[in-house]
Amino acid sequence: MVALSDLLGDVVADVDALFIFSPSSSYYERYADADLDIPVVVVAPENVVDAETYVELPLEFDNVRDRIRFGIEGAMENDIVEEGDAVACNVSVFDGDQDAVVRVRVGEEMRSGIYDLFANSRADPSVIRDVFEVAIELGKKGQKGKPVGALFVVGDAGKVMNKSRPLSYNPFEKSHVHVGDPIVNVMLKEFSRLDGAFIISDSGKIVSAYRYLEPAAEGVDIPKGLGARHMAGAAITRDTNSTTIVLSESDGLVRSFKGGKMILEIDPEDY
Ligand SMILES: Nc1ncnc2c1ncn2[C@@H]1O[C@H](COP(=O)(O)OP(=O)(O)OP(=O)(O)O)[C@@H](O)[C@H]1O
Ligand SMILES: [Mn+2]
Repeated sequence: MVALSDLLGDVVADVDALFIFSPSSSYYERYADADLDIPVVVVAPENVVDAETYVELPLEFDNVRDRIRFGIEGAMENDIVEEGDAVACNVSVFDGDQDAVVRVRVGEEMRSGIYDLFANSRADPSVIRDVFEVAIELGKKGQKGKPVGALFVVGDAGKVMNKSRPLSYNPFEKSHVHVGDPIVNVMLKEFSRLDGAFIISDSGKIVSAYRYLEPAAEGVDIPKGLGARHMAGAAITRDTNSTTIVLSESDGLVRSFKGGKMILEIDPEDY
């Protein structure tokens, strides 16, 4: 007779780390007290269990795959795991307690830049996520089937406004609309046909559309072949504390810039 736990034990055999996603204190303590010879990494929005090894989850990803990917990328960024490691991820798929274990092999290709984008930006992580999702959706569908480009500048809006000028009247003048609202997302997509950048505050308020960015471009190092939209999108993040999310009309990729550098480049179709 073979016990079921022997068979399923393969999932956690010889792993280099155990990741527990958003555990309760009592749940975590059982593992912390077990004296395992591998790190027990807690991945959660807050370190409420006082875990020794902790990766911050800036938002609750409903999608388990995204949650796991994010946790692993964060652990890579913090040198907790490295390429080639096998990790066991203990997650809750349905509401409530941990109900699944997923075995994952850590690979360099998992370092997408998304962790850096969410965790180390000045703007609220949920604002970054909402803008990112608009860019991804626009990239997937385009505007009425045609490829479209867009430039979103998120955070440090006052300073960004000082480093830019209007190309046309601002449809968001005096309005108090925020990203994440489904109607607003439709508006953002509609206005993306027109020139210039969207300026969004740390808290997600849409400050302006149609802004022409005029940052100083020196010291900006972006991949060759990218044009004016990407150059302006990169340079503004060096001049201000903003993060930009740029959808390219010509190659369809979504890129993000911070501190004058590209931190993310993804194909919307893969997301
Ligand atoms: N400084 C700027 N501020 C805001 N928007 C800009 C700026 N420069 C260019 N754009 C916008 O980017 C659009 C495309 O310009 P361009 O083709 O040079 O950029 P690109 O980086 O090659 O982007 P894409 O890959 O989408 O073609 C312009 O029509 C304009 O709307
Ligand atoms: Mn171009």
